[in-house]
Amino acid sequence: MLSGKVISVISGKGGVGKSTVSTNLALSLAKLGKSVALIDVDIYGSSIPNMLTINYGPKTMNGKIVPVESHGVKVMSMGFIVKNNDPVVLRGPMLGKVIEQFINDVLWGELDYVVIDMPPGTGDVALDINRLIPSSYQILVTTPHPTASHVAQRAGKMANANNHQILGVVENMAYFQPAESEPKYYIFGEGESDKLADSLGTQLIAQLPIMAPIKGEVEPSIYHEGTPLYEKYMELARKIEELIG
Ligand SMILES: Nc1ncnc2c1ncn2[C@@H]1O[C@H](COP(=O)(O)OP(=O)(O)OP(=O)(O)O)[C@@H](O)[C@H]1O
Repeated sequence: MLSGKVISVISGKGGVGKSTVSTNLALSLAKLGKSVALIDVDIYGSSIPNMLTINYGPKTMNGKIVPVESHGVKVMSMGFIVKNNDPVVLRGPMLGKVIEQFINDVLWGELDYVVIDMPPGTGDVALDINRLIPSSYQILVTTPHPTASHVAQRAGKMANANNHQILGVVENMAYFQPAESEPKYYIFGEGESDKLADSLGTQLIAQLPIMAPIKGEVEPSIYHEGTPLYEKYMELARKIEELIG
């Protein structure tokens, strides 16, 4: 069974950086000394094993699953079930069973936080998670582009309607800043995420810059110490600790 506070990372559109945020947030919470699980139920776009360069699956013990550990975080992913990057061909009810297994049949141990990387949008998996975890904290990831925030609003409304508490909006790819001493360029515009947060009765809790993955980096989506995004993710983790303890 799962213990700890559940933080579901949701988005309206795909490709806004939800998995990147989930992964880096989980790692930052672990850096604060918390016991953290990262569950990737982004069925069709599962990318967390790749982001963490995990190329082996979980083991079993007495019929239970032992999660894979990476950067001090316990990880379960749809990507462990699907081999060779094959397409997922499971239908809704089967997906529900897999998610149920992730929650009930994994030896999670005592946890402080469970970060769930949700699929984008408001489909079957979101409904399954709502059924299995009826109340959670949610973080809504969007980009500043008006189309992204428009679609994000639907996901936010679904969270509000289902007894989840939206902790806040994370605006990813908010701006580009060539160096710390230089100006910020708001490439996709400004102000949309504030409006989105307002309309959902929540707040903007982070603005994350565009930062290209470092070429040749083993884990290109993990922002390491010394980079501006590492600091931003640590700030976000501290903010979440402040908000929910
Ligand atoms: N702040 C950022 N700066 C630069 N690139 C980023 C940033 N955040 C995410 N990316 C890149 O954008 C792409 C999409 O990110 P990611 O896979 O996290 O999105 P997603 O919302 O989870 O997508 P999906 O629809 O597959 O669930 C990835 O290539 C990722 O490395």
